[in-house]
Order: sequence, then C-alpha cells, then structure tokens
Amino acid sequence: MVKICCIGAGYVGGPTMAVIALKCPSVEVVVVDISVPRINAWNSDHLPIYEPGLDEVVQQCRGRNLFFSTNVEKHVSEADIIFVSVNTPTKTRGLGAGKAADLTYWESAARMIADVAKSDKIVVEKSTVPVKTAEAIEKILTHNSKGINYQILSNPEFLAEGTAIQDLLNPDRVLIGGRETPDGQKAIKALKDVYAQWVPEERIITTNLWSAELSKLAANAFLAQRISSVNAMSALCEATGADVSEVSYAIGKDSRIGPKFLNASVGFGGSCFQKDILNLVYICECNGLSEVACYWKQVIKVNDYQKSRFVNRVVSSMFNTVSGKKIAIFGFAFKKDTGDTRETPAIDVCKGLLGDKASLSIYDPQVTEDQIQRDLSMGKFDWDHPIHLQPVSPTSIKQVSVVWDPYQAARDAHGLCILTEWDEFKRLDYEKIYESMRKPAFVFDGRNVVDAEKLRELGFIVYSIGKPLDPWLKDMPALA
Ligand SMILES: NC(=O)C1=CN([C@@H]2O[C@H](COP(=O)(O)OP(=O)(O)OC[C@H]3O[C@@H](n4cnc5c(N)ncnc54)[C@H](O)[C@@H]3O)[C@@H](O)[C@H]2O)C=CC1
Ligand SMILES: O=C(O)[C@H]1O[C@H](OP(=O)(O)OP(=O)(O)OC[C@H]2O[C@@H](n3ccc(=O)[nH]c3=O)[C@H](O)[C@@H]2O)[C@H](O)[C@@H](O)[C@@H]1O
Repeated sequence: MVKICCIGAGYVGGPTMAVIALKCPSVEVVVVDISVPRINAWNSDHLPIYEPGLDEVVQQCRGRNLFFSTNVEKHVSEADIIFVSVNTPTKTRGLGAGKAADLTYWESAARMIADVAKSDKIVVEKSTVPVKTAEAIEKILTHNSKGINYQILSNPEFLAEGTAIQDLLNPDRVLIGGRETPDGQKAIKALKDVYAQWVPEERIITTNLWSAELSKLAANAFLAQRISSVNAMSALCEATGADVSEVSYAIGKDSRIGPKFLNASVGFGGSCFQKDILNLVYICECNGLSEVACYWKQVIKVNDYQKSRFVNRVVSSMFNTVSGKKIAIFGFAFKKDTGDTRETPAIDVCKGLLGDKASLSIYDPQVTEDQIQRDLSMGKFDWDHPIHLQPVSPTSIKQVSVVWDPYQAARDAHGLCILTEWDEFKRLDYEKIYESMRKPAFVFDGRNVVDAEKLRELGFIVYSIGKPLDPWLKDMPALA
C-alpha cells in the first residue's frame, strides 16, 4: 500500500488529502500538523475549516484510509510520498521584509524529514514557494542523506476556497514538475499515478521543477491582475456614467478574454494573491528585472487604491464624517462560502472607517467575534503564521461589535457596507432594514449584490462599485 503523509493540515492540506483518500482507496493518507487544536478539530464533527462538501468527503474516508495526527515524525518516517503544505507567509523582518516568502516553516519541515527518514522519499512541494525552492530543499535533504534517495517534486495547488472540493474533484489541470533525470521522471510517474485515479491523463501536465514553481506564482498574478484591471475600470465607470457590469459582460464575450473573474469588487483578498505577487516582485528584483517588478507591483497598488476609494466614498457621502456614527458591515470573509478572513478587504475597510471614528456592527454568517477582533488588531502579515504563533488575546476594539443577525447589525445604523457577496444578502428584507436605520440611510455595495434600483425605491441612497452614481454621491466626490 502506498503511504502518503501531508505536513500541514490547513486549507490546502486538509481538503486535498481528503480528496486523494476518497479517490484512492488503496492509498493510506495521513495528514499531520504541529497544531494540536487543528488536528483535534479534524478528528471531530466540527472541522477546522468551512468548505462546502468537505464534511461529506471526510466522513466517508476518515478512519478508513484518511487519518489526522500530531505524531508528525512517525508518519513522515513511514511515508513513501510526503506532501509539504505548510505556511509560506510574507517575511516581516530582515532581508526582503514585506515581499519575500518566509520559508521558516518549510525549512523546519525539510530538516525534520531529513532527521527522521529511514527510506527513500518523494517530497512534494504543495505550498506555494519561490522559484528555485526545490533546489534549497534538495540541499537540506541530501546534505546528510544517510544514503537515502530524495526526489523533490513541485505540485502546486490551484484550488480556490469555497469551491475547493469541486476544484479538487474536477481540476482544470494538475501540474507536476520534477527533475529531468531517470529518478526524477520515476517520481513524477509515481505522483501522476495517484492523480490519474480520477483526473483525465490529458489534464495532468508535467514540466521541469522551475516551470512548475513559477507557473503557480504566474497563475495567481494573472488572476489578481484581472481583478485589478476590472477594478481600475470600475473607477473610470463611476467617473463617466458607464456601468462596470455591462463593460465586463461586453468584453467577456470576446472568447480571447472570456467571462470569468471580471467582477468588480471592493478589492481582492485571501491569503495568497497579495503574498504571491509580492513574492514574484521580490524574485524579479533579485534578478535585476525592476521594470517587471514594477509592472506586477501595480496590481497590488490598484487593489489598495480600490479599498481606500471605497472608504472615502462612505465617509464623503455621509457629510465627510462618520465619527460616532454606527455603520453596519455585512460580510467579513474574503469571499462567500468560506470563513477565511486572511487578507480580507474587510480588514482595511473597517480599519479605514474606525480611523474616522465610526462605530461598527459586523455580521458574517461564518466568522466569529474573536476572529474579527484578532484581525482588526493584528499587524500586517501576522495572520499567515501557524495559529499558535499568532498574537494571543487581542485587546478588543470597543467601537466594534459583532452580531449574528444582519437586522440587529443594521438597527440604528447610518450606513450599511456590503463587503462579502454572501447569497443571503440578496434575500434580506431591505424594507425592514430601511425602517430600522437612521435617515438618510446609505447602502455601500462593495460586491454589487443588491438591486440598487429597488433599494432606491425604498428610500436608500445607494453606492454600487463601478455603477452610475446616485445623484447624492455625484455632489460629494471622493478622492482616494
Ligand atoms: N489557502 C488556499 O486556498 C491556497 C493556499 N496555497 C498555499 O498552500 C500553503 C498552505 O496554505 P494554507 O493551507 O492556506 O495554510 P494554513 O495556515 O491553513 O495551513 C498550514 C498548516 O501548516 C502547519 N505547519 C506549519 N509548520 C509546520 C511544521 N513544521 N510541521 C507541521 N505542521 C506545520 C500549520 O500549523 C498550519 O495548520 C501556502 O503556501 C499557500 O500559499 C495554495 C493554493 C491555495
Ligand atoms: O493560491 C491560492 O491561494 C488560490 O488563490 C485563488 O483562490 P482564492 O483566493 O481561494 O479565491 P478566489 O476565488 O480566487 O478569490 C480571490 C479574491 O478575489 C476576489 N474576486 C474574485 C473574482 C472576481 O471576479 N472579483 C473579485 O473581486 C474574491 O472576492 C476574493 O477576495 C485562486 O483562484 C486559486 O486558483 C489559488 O489556488
């Protein structure tokens, strides 16, 4: 029986291994982590992450050929294939701070593998890493290899949160990079055999190591660039009276452009887009490609611009001050169908409003008060370290309350900001919400989920990203 061990039971390690276990009943899969609470949660009825369809997959396989354990060394030493899916945050100190990937967790995992391995191993990079990481890992593993043969493969993950199970069951492609030696090719085949149990052969792409590593960074950079492009257009739409949804539809009909990923928003979030682009920028700079670095940096600058543009709209529309005013925040997760708040645009928007002394009442169906308070008090990039290394108990911010009911969040509020596109926000009783709010009542839709015209008929003043402006807002221009 092939034995797989995955180091890192997070958003990638957990779902990915669950699907491998589901589709490969003859493979034993053990997911290990240094975080005891995380592993306990994986072994309970309340999984540590919210992902549609995940519970069912885990229920089918757990205890059969899928196991979760904190006994990292035992399972690593017994495995034939070791996936490494640990955090690769942005460095906050020292060389490359604010840009380069922090490979502390990767390096410690590699050193541990070297310490405990007693047989040949295929080590698979599942985390997103800088190009040439495999070379560094190879050095760590082979430096004191005790005659063990290590093959390093790059097998980046392309799943998106909220659709992870569907993405894993039916991926556009699986990418495997390896050495072009006979041993390297043998290792590629071993991993390919695992995926080939359910992924059609033509969707399994094999490349050299550096192409696979770079393809992951490039894919995220291209995706994020698309959002920054449409968000940049949204600003121009507001200035000219064009409607960004109509523009997106019209350009998306061109088969060379395509319709996906063209939704204007308050900005992209998530644990990876910003981190991976910063990493790409750093690699370009290290290779003397400053023009290329500047090009990609602009994607993040436009994203930051979009978030501050939104805050400025809120403040300027409400007579240039939100001091002491209650603002309801609908949605805190970085996108719908996930409880993940890493790098969510809601953090920057809330901080911007708090900076203008607003008092916030936040509702998100999947995010807890503790998480929101942590996010609003954590330093930049701190969120991407293992949970036991994050700041412990944040001092809670008094102007922030978190409620489990959107109607309660909106009661007596002057304005309402929609920051996540949860489907339920489309179905709320906005008449009831309007009645309970202070007047004039404002809605700032950062995701274009509500029907602005209907809300205007109810009496709201509505701002929708990239849409023709409400006459009220036209008179109150917001400069970012
Ligand atoms: N979240 C996502 O949707 C995607 C993430 N990625 C990449 O995958 C990697 C992992 O991301 P996530 O799963 O989101 O992170 P995560 O933070 O959810 O999970 C990482 C886990 O690794 C554990 N860990 C860290 N060092 C360890 C060690 N030495 N031994 C054992 N466990 C250790 C942590 O305790 C944590 O539970 C990152 O490089 C990320 O860029 C790639 C594609 C999608
Ligand atoms: O490397 C990663 O971590 C992953 O990053 C993204 O996945 P994810 O961040 O989970 O979610 P996306 O659906 O890509 O959304 C990212 C952000 O962009 C925003 N977005 C997305 C699409 C769009 O049209 N407009 C828009 O503002 C979302 O609301 C969200 O805040 C990529 O889509 C995955 O392929 C990749 O594996």
